[in-house]
Amino acid sequence: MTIIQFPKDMKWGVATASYQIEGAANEGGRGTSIWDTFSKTPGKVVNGDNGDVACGSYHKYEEDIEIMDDLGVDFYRFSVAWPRIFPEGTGEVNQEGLDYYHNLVDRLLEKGIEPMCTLYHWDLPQALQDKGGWDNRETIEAFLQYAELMFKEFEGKIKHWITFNEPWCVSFLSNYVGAHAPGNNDLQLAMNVAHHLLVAHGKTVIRFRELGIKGQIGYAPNVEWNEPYSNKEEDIDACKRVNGYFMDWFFDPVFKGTYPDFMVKWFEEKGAVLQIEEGDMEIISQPIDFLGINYYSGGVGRYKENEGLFDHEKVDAGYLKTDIGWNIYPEGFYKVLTHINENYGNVPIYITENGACINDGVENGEVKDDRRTDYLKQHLVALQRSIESGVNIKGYLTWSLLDNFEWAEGYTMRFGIVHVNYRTLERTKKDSFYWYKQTVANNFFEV
Ligand SMILES: N=NNCCOCCOc1ccc(-c2cn(C[C@@H]3NC[C@@H](O)[C@H]3O)nn2)cc1
Repeated sequence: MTIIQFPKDMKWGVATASYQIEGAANEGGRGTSIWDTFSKTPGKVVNGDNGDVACGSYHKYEEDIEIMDDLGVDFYRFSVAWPRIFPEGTGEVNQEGLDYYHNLVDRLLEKGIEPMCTLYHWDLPQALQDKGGWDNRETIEAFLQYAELMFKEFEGKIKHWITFNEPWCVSFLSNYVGAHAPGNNDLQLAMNVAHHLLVAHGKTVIRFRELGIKGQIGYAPNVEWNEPYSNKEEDIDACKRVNGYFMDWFFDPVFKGTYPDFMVKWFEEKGAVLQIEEGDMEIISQPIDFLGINYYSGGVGRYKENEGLFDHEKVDAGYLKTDIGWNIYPEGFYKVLTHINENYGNVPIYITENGACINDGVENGEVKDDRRTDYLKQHLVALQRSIESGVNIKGYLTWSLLDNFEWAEGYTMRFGIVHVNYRTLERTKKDSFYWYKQTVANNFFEV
């Protein structure tokens, strides 16, 4: 038996996002988001699922906070729906939207739970998309206006701010792969979006400092680890390109003030050219207080000529998979965290998302999701190894508190430690919830 012990100041939490849990899509003065539009476009989301009701958390947030109180967590990471604050993206402020988030935050603080607020978790106001969305640099200014309002409104209540969740998903997944909203398939457009997100991030950090807001600010890229199948140069280079796509492209500009040259050249050969304006890189590379890391999976890959965007193919190396088909690959978690530490410095890191899609249902009032508990154990071992290796880990927030709307997969894929019956909205704490509760209380667990 091994005891996996975490540092005494380790923080623990859970994470969710507005469009995935709130519902009440047409209540409280909320405007339309691109995910309302995308999810109601035939063929985009499994079963035609959408966020109209979701987990009903807009009305059930007090119950959700009672569950978090029972869990004993330090942090609750949630996101604000921009269309609840500015229904048209800019212009008139919706007071009902602000009131909702004040009620949420006040209740969290009453329970001694720190709010960690993500300003952008993908639900762009449709009115801004109609004017070009993130391809239009004017959206940067609109975001800055939204962020500044939120900073001033919640000054003293929210002390941990995240500008953008998973800029890779917002840019490449949503505008090149096309799997997420708004569903474009244009590499140049995706590159423009990625750059504008980073400029918006940098401008927001600058404004946060200028306003003298008490607290910390960062962003939350998603990462995966692609390990070369062999030590052949071609396999190593192919995996370097894919890791560069998910990581370096979004880390180098913030931490080094430049885009990774090997990726710039690769994208140019694919017909996508960076469109950088004077001062952009200095804006993007504003120092941040913490880095959020979202890790789910990784695996082994190798060179394959003309395969995909990077002459790379994933190799099925026989790893066990979660129910969404992703490898269970805790080694990749350790590799990516030590890679970040070695390449970008000892920046404070919160794991802002890590969890497993395990679709076990309720039987006799229980959910026996042992595979999720096993996933969490294996990844928390990898996390503790990275702490032992000098990575500056400040906290771990599992994705997710609740089963919720998993984007293009709709409600078919369940990531929660609490089961949600989408017909009745009944919550059922899973076995993994009780394991995580014990781990949070002890700050250690046994393998
Ligand atoms: N060219 N690229 N590869 C080919 C791409 O295939 C198409 C599908 O790709 C992906 C890639 C990544 C994801 C994903 C989902 N989550 C989970 C959420 N994280 C934020 C929170 O909201 C969670 O719900 N994290 N990542 C989905 C689909």
